[in-house]
Formats: sequence, C-alpha cells, structure tokens
Amino acid sequence: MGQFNFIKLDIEGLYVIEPKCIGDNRGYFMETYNYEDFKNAGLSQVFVQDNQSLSKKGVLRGLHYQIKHPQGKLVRVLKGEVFDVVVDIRPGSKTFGKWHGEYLSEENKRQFYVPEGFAHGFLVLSEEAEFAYKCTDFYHPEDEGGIIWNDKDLNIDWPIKDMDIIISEKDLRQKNFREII
Ligand SMILES: Cc1cn([C@H]2C[C@H](O)[C@@H](COP(=O)(O)OP(=O)(O)O[C@H]3O[C@H](C)C(=O)[C@H](O)[C@H]3O)O2)c(=O)[nH]c1=O
Repeated sequence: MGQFNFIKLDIEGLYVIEPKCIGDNRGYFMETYNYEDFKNAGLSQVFVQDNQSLSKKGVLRGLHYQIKHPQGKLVRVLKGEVFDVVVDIRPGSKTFGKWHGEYLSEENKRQFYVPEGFAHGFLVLSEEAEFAYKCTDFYHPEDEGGIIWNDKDLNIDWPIKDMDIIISEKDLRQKNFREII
C-alpha cells in the first residue's frame, strides 16, 4: 500500500501517477497498479483490457476515442519516450476542447490516467517506444471515432521539430474537431 503518488491535473479527472520504484543491487521493483491504492485515491475504475504497442520514432497514433463504449485508460511507457496527448470531448465539460500533454518515459516511469470522454494519442520521441495501457471498456472497432492530429482548432503543440512523422492511412483521414462536435 502507499506505493503511488497521485497528482490531480487542472483538467478534471486527469491524473499523473508516480509509482514507487524500489532499487537494489539487482535492478528495481515497482507495483504498476494496485486496486486498493487507486480506489483510495478516487480511481476505483475496473480495467477489463490491457493493450501494448511498439512504435518507431516519429510514429503518431491518434487521436482516437470510442463513442458508445468510451474507455478510461491508464497509460505508461515500458521502453523509450512518448509525448502523450488527451483532448477533453466530454459534452458540457468546462474544459471541453482543451488538450493536455505529458512526457511519459521508461526513465520517469510516470503513468497517466485518462477518464472516459477523452480523445487520446501519442507521438514517439525515442528510437522506439513500447506503450502499455489498461482500459475500462473493451475495444469496439465499429464504435471508433477520431480527430486529425494537427487540428487547427485544438492547436496541439506536438514536439515534432525536425521529425519525420509516421501516421497510419486511417489516422491521416481522421475528422476535424469541428466535424465531431
Ligand atoms: C485498439 C485496438 C486495436 N486492435 C487491432 C486493430 C488493428 O488490426 C490493430 C491496430 O489497430 P490501430 O491501428 O487502431 O492501433 P492504434 O493506432 O494503436 O490505436 C490506438 O491508438 C490510441 C493511442 C488509443 O488510445 C487507442 O487505444 C487505440 O485507438 O490492432 C485490437 O485488436 N484491439 C484494440 O484494442
């Protein structure tokens, strides 16, 4: 118990979580999730699906969300570094249309909890990045929505200087923010 530092962010419902990393002469150990600790911090969501993806430098995945089956996500980076972005698309939210970015890395071991109602994506900054996350609902491909990564209204400040961005065909065809609201 008490293995995590929970940091509430300005956008309601977003948390950065810093796990306690216990080092010794072999390496380190850390709990990466604990239902009791998270429940005591107000995050009693149950996760039903874990995902993991590997991406090369410059890969940008997103911005994705599910419509009728929105997923809360607890995201972290196992290897490398990413700039992780969420956009508040919760109807009636006072921060509707606001985005927030977090640098998540193997080094800082920071986790990012994103409640249901956000679009999510990330840009890989390291040569490679292994990305792992827990979801509060299952994948429903027929229910997927998306926003184009460089939407003019959202104006997300992706750290892409001098980077060759790699985006899937699907993500190159995502909608503008104005089309989904
Ligand atoms: C998301 C998902 C995908 N897939 C299959 C579907 C495709 O055959 C393949 C790649 O899917 P996709 O290109 O949608 O993967 P990402 O671009 O990483 O999508 C994710 O990107 C952003 C960052 C997210 O937050 C979402 O979890 C998710 O939308 O995996 C599954 O079988 N289960 C799944 O839960």
